[in-house]
Amino acid sequence: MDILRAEHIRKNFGSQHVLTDLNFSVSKHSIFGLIGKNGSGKTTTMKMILGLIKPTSGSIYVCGEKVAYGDTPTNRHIGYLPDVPEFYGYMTAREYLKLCGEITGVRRSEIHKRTDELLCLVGLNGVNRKIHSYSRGMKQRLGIAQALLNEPELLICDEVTSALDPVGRKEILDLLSAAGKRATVIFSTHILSDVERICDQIGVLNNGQLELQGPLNEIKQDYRQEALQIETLTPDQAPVLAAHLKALPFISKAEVSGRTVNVQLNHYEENSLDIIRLLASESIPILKYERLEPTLENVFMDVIR
Ligand SMILES: Nc1ncnc2c1ncn2[C@@H]1O[C@H](COP(=O)(O)OP(=O)(O)OP(=O)(O)O)[C@@H](O)[C@H]1O
Repeated sequence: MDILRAEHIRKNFGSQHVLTDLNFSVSKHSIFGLIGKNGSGKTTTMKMILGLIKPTSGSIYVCGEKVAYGDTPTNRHIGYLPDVPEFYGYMTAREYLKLCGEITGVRRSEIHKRTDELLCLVGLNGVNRKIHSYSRGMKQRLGIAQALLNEPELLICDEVTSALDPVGRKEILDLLSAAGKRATVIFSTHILSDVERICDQIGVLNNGQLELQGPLNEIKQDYRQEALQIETLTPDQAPVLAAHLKALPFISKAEVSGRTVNVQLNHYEENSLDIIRLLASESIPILKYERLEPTLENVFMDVIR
């Protein structure tokens, strides 16, 4: 079942056409990475899902219900985590979650249970300090607890790792992976390595549309380049190897960078043994021989080019 569906979304801000024809769906239990350059319309898309911005045309459905701008019953299905969440700094995390539960109508007995469970999940259960003394990473972890308090079907995370250091980012990514077992997650970012770590589905936003979407591992395989990296023992051997490689009919490129030769070939399975034979016959010692795995960065650069 699709938790989220966007159909033919256009969004203009005055004469600026930010989204021209956005279509995508997010199926239950996936962690969907919405990626795009700065200004490609990720936050605008998130805000439209939340009913905070009106699409110029088109429709969005959350759990099968149409999102209506400004009137947001569909938000009962959604937990939202912004890039920099705001809290009442004079409260403790427990007090704050209790307040959120009361405001949103969670039963009193449930508030206590869920608060305990979520504070444990985000690693803030023993912390009795006021929120104003929290680090950014701690605030983001509290934001996740708050976003999950109403047991949402869909967790929307907009650029939530962008302002964090590597340790804080890892903590949040681990938590979002864990949150993916409770809710479907849509995660917007331009940090591609974060997407590779936790997302199973991706959509690449470019020129006002999702130009590419689907399972991350399938997309990476489709974009697989037949490429190798060979590191020679000494720098003077690299140009010698490159010259030999260029003479082979199935090598399309052999570029030298220090002691490394970056090679592009037609078919890895068919041709790799010939390269190894060449290394042996020319007596070129190597330190490393690696078939390059496709990365999301290759895919992304190819799509937005
Ligand atoms: N309320 C608004 N009024 C006018 N223009 C806007 C408004 N909100 C966004 N825009 C413009 O729409 C475009 C897309 O903005 P958006 O914030 O959705 O991009 P983004 O992909 O989230 O970018 P970033 O990665 O930098 O956060 C930008 O050019 C932005 O200036």
